[in-house]
Amino acid sequence: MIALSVNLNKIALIRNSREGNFPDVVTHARTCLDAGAQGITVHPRPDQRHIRPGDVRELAALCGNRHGIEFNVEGNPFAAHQGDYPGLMELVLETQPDQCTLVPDNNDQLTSDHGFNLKLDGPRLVPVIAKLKDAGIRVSLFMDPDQEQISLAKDVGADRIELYTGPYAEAVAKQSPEMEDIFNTHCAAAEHARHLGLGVNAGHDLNLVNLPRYRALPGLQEVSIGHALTVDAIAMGLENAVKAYLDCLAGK
Ligand SMILES: CC(=O)[C@@H](O)[C@H](O)COP(=O)(O)O
Ligand SMILES: NCC(=O)COP(=O)(O)O
Repeated sequence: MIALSVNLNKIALIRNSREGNFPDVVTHARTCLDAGAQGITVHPRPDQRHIRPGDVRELAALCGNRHGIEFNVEGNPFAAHQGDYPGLMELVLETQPDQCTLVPDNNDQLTSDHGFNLKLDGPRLVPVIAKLKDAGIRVSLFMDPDQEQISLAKDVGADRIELYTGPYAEAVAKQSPEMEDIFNTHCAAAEHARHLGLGVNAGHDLNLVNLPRYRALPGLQEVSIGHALTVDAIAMGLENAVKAYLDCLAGK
């Protein structure tokens, strides 16, 4: 089974466009879990454009009270502090999610657009990963489908990788002939990760059109999906959208 972790960034983004708490992120998380999602993902950014530290605390409490539900917090452990954002490490060590996905985003990025270069970042990630694992938190690294880099992910102590699927999604959207080559590169990267004993997650711009192919990725354990699922929820309703993604992942 491929687990669906629903990313709630975009619900928080709408909430933040007004004062107050509408829509309520925790209520939407509950709807996703009641509809069968196996996890919740958030990617708090230092500018707090969507998910805020308080959301992470409340969602940790919600997921912690649900048996078998995974809470996944994503972010850059080295991002410069902004305002009252406590930093990814402080927030994660306080809230104890099941999984922390480390992502090499700059503060000014519109969204995530590349995996780690571990030749550069590997040495400073080693103590960060060790600290998270000592706290009982599974560590996943956001990675491009590059086998040499994935070997380094194993060396620095990661438990899993999350393959960055943006270029694959873009190729599918453009109906580009490169789509199959990109998918095959992801398959080889996933096989390599599995051979090294790393778990395999994937995410970024996955949707109901590109998932039917991607779900065949060898050993795929989890996808985190936010943007497209939230857009689909506008038309279908959130419960139906979650069920549609679960069906898609199950090949129905
Ligand atoms: C790591 C990744 O692919 C995406 O995380 C992500 O969480 C999207 O972030 P935004 O919602 O801020 O674009
Ligand atoms: N880790 C990827 C993620 O959480 C969701 O990204 P997106 O579906 O919003 O692109």
